[in-house]
Amino acid sequence: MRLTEGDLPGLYLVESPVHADARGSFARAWCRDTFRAAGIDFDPVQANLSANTARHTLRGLHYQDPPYAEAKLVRCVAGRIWDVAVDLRPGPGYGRWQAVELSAERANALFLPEGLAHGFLTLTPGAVVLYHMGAAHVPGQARGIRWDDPDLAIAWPAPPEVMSEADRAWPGLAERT
Ligand SMILES: Cc1cn([C@H]2C[C@H](O)[C@@H](COP(=O)(O)OP(=O)(O)O[C@H]3O[C@@H](C)C(=O)[C@@H](O)[C@H]3O)O2)c(=O)[nH]c1=O
Repeated sequence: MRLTEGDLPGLYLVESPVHADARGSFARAWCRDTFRAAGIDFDPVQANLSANTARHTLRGLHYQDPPYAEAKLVRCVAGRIWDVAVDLRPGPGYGRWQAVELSAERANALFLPEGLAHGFLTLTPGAVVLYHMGAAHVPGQARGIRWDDPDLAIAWPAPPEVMSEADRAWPGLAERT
C-alpha cells in the first residue's frame, strides 16, 4: 500500500497492488501500520456505504466542525467517481480543492484529514462508495458548502444530474458561518 500526499497538506492518495488470479482479485483496503508509518493516526469509528443509481449523481460538499470534525478514507467499490476535497482549515490553503478519480478497477482511495469538506460526482451508473470515518456522524452537526460556489470554482467534469435538495441549498464560502 502506497500513500502519496496530494496538493492539500494531509490529503493522501492511497494505492494498493491488486493481486489478480483465477478467482478474481485481492487488494488491501486499509492498513493501520502503513498509515502510522506515514504519520497518520486514523482509527475508523464508522464505515458508510453509498450506492448511487445514476451517472452524474453529486453528493456534497460535506463536513462537520470541531469537535466533530471527521477524517475520511473514501473508496469506490463499484464503478468510478470524481472525488473532491476542499480545504476549510484557516490559513493560506483555505478554499483550495483537489479532485481525484477513484475506481473499483484501480482499487485506489483518498484519505482526507479533518478540516476538509468532501463530495463526489459519479462517473458511471451504479457507483458504490465505501468510506471509513474517523469520527461519528452527528446529525445536527452536518455542514456543507455549495458545489458550484464561484469562490471555489471547482472544475466538475460534468454538470450534476441527480442531487439532494439539501446539497443544492448549502451556502457558499463567503456566506459560511
Ligand atoms: C452521513 C449519514 C447519514 N445518515 C442518514 C441521514 C439520512 O437519512 C440519510 C442520507 O444522509 P445524507 O443525505 O446526509 O447522505 P450523503 O449526502 O450521502 O452524506 C454523505 O456525503 C458524503 C459526500 C460525505 O462525505 C459523507 O460524510 C456524508 O456527509 O442517511 C446516517 O444515518 N448516518 C450517516 O453517517
